Formats: sequence, C-alpha cells, structure tokens
Amino acid sequence: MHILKVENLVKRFGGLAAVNGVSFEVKKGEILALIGPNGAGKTTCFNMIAGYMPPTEGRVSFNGKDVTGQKPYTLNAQGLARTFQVVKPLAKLSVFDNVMVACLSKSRNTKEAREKARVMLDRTNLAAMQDTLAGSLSIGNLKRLEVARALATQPTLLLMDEPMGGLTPAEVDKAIELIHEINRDGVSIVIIEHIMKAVMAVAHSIVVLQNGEPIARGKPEDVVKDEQVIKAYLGEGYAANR
Ligand SMILES: Nc1ncnc2c1ncn2[C@@H]1O[C@H](COP(=O)(O)OP(=O)(O)OP(=O)(O)O)[C@@H](O)[C@H]1O
Repeated sequence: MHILKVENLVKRFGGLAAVNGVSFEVKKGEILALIGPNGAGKTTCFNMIAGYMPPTEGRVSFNGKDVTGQKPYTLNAQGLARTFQVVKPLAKLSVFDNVMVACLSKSRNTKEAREKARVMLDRTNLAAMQDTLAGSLSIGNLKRLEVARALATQPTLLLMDEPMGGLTPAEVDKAIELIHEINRDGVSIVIIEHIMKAVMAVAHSIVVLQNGEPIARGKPEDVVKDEQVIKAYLGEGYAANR
C-alpha cells in the first residue's frame, strides 16, 4: 500500500513549467529522496503535495485518498507534516513553547500536550535548551526544532526540505541518525537534500529532477550510476570517487 502517490504533477508559473509531469509513489515505511540541481522543482513539488499551492495539473493521493488541492492544516490533521528549507520557528517563544504549540494542535489537554512536548524535545536532543528563545538557536538546533515541531503533530508522512543545509559534518551525522529513528517509529519520509552522503545513508529510493522533469528514479545505488544523473547533477567527480 502506498502512503503517497503523485501522478503527473505540473506547476506553471506564467511561462515557466517549474514542475512538468512528475510521478512517484512512496510505500508505507519508505524513505524517498528527491534530488536534483538548484531550481529543478523539488520544493515546488513539496508545496503541491503539502497543500501550499494547488497543482496546475495532476493528482496527489495520500493513504489512497485524492487530496489534490487540500490545505496544509487539513492534510496535517490527516497525518502529513513538512519541514521548511528556511526554518520558521516562533522566534520570540522558548524552544519548549514552540513544540507545545504544535502539540496543542493535536491535543486540547494541556497536561498531555506538555508531556508530548517533553518526549519530542528528548527525541530531538533539545531538552537541555527548552527554555532558550528559539530566535537565538544555532542553525543545527533550529533544524532540530523544526523536526520536533513537525513530529509533534504525529505525522505518518514527513516531508523534509533540506534538513541538513548549513549543518556541520558532526551535525549531519546526528541528523542522519534522527531520520533513521523517526523512520523506525513507522514514519514514511520524503526528503529533499543536496548532501549526497546523507541521501545515500537514509534513502530507500531516489527520484531525480532536472528542469521540472524526472530524469531518473530507482534504488540509490543504481541512480548514482546513471549517466544522465551524473551529467545533470552529481558530476564526474562524484562518479569517479565511488
Ligand atoms: N512562487 C513562485 N513563483 C514563480 N516562480 C517560482 C515560484 N516558486 C518557484 N519558482 C521557480 O520554479 C523553479 C523551481 O524552483 P524550486 O524552488 O521548486 O526548485 P528546487 O529544486 O527546490 O531548488 P533548490 O534546490 O534551489 O531549493 C525555479 O525556477 C524557481 O525560480
């Protein structure tokens, strides 16, 4: 059973087809990576899947149900959450309250929400910073907070937009571990990421976009050997060093 099915998605901005005929499926429990050069249309795909903009054409099904064009909060209530490339914390609230706000979207019981917030902060290694104002966190911790807030809504599918951008190599390793843990808890994941080491460490399958169009799709070990993918994105250096 597929948790997500995307069929022939198209998004046109005036004359530009930012996404042009993208189709893929995500199985329950799978981690799928969406990769490709800057401007390939990856974030635009997320925007259409998570309800931030309607597709010009095509269809999005979540848990077997057509959800094309539904709004983010409706999709979130059904178990679809996303994180943003440019993180969006409530800067003037503490780390704890940021997560609490997300927990309260699922539970009206404050005590229960507090307990859940604590679990999310433990899970994302932010417990020691729970009283810090979100606006003063480092980029690595902000990315973790972004994940904690998304997880607080108890998703079954998590869309992660460049969760490792700007992280140090040690933080990247921690982020890889966190993604594995989230997935072990049964959450299916679609991840946009440029750091190939991370992509190879977490992805079960990869879809490659270039100029809005899918150019390859399959198992990570096959996709990175694809001539077109090497030419369009990875570069000869990547291929030679493997
Ligand atoms: N709201 C918008 N209005 C007009 N053009 C847009 C809009 N959003 C994205 N685009 C354009 O669509 C194309 C795809 O952008 P998108 O952000 O989806 O690429 P991306 O693959 O996520 O890139 P990156 O890896 O740099 O984040 C780009 O040419 C971009 O300028």
